[in-house]
Amino acid sequence: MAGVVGRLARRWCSGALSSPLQVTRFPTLQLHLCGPAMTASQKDFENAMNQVKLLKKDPGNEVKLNLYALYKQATEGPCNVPKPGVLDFINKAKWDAWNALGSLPKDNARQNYVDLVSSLSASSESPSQVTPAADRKQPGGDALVVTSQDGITTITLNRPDKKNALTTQMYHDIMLALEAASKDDSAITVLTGNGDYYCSGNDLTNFTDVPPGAVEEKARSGAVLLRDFVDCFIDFPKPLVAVVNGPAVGISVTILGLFDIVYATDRATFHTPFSHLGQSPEGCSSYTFPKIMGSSKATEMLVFGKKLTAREACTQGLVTEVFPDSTFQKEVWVRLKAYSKLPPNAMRISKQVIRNREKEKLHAINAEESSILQERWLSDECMNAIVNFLSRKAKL
Ligand SMILES: CCCCCC/C=C/C(=O)SCCNC(=O)CCNC(=O)[C@H](O)C(C)(C)COP(=O)(O)OP(=O)(O)OC[C@H]1O[C@@H](n2cnc3c(N)ncnc32)[C@H](O)[C@@H]1OP(=O)(O)O
Repeated sequence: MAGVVGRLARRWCSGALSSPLQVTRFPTLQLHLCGPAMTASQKDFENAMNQVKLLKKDPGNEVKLNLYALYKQATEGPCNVPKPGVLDFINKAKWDAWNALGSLPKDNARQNYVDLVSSLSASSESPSQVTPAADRKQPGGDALVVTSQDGITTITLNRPDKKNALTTQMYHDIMLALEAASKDDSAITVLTGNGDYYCSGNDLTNFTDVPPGAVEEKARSGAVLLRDFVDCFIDFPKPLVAVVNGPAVGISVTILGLFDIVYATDRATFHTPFSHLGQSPEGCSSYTFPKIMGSSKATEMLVFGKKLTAREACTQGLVTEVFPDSTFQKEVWVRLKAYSKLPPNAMRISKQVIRNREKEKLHAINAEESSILQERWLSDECMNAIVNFLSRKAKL
């Protein structure tokens, strides 16, 4: 649904639609406009355009017209196209909205757009959509949304209709996003998911469409990608926080052992069904899980595929804190915003002190796990499990 709303909003808000901005209908916006004169930067504007993609609720036609008009005014200036005919309802509504902005300067339109998006996000339930404003090029389209605000860079998995399963492209994009986040001026980096799931793990179709004779090569390149991907988490220099907004499966669970903080909604579950899939643990979980929860609890998860509730995962140390789903987003983002104001260099250095003495070991474990998985992917057990999932005979 969010994806649909996002797409809809994007079409209306950046393509080419509105009625005049009714500031009285948007108290937050009104507040901003009455405050000291501000002008949003191009970066803020681009952030806001990205934030629109994450809106969960359709804001309604009037708001979408406002967004459209402000977008056009901000990018092209006053309405400069002929008025559509009276029967061309949609385009006429869009034209009216844009035209109603008169000679509003581009800078003001840009600021109003940013403020309107901010007020829409603030009224939505998810502060992951309240706080951020995306500012990075996203090579894989909208499947990954990277936002940065208030000292927090947020990487959002955005394939809610596929439970945020990770495509090959997404692995690459997450690596790029982490690389950029490690160098940006944010203090904290967050990974979260859009929709009801945090992440359903590896997209099982990553293993399909392999031409005959290329299976070995696919397994080899998959193992290289896996290794590189996990290495980025091992080496990530800043505090890394998982905001687990729903169930998590497979690799999205195993890499949690490499995060510094894991906050979870009480709706989340943690499932690593590797044996069911004919596969074996990755993400350094063969090392981090026994260390975190002890060997027999780790074995229940990694070998027998026991699914943990959020509370169980918290008791066992995999999750830092569990929040009621109804207040999850609010509580977590308030907390993170406060943490993000701490001195960034001190946080970075403290993290390095904790992580550095383990790094070498983690890299070696990652290499070993990846190579074992390479073999597992070629096994009948694994191939059968994937075929079963894709033919809908099996679901976790
Ligand atoms: C470079 C490679 C590195 C690989 C590293 C190794 C990683 C290993 C792992 O991550 S193992 C874990 C793999 N994940 C799974 O096995 C999960 C499979 N999915 C499910 O069992 C279920 O979909 C579910 C329990 C997650 C959710 O069930 P339900 O609520 O009933 O929803 P749907 O099944 O209808 O799902 C909706 C939609 O999403 C598609 N989908 C969900 N998960 C995946 C997935 N992992 N891969 C591909 N597609 C997935 C599902 O097919 C539906 O699509 P559709 O609407 O039918 O088109």
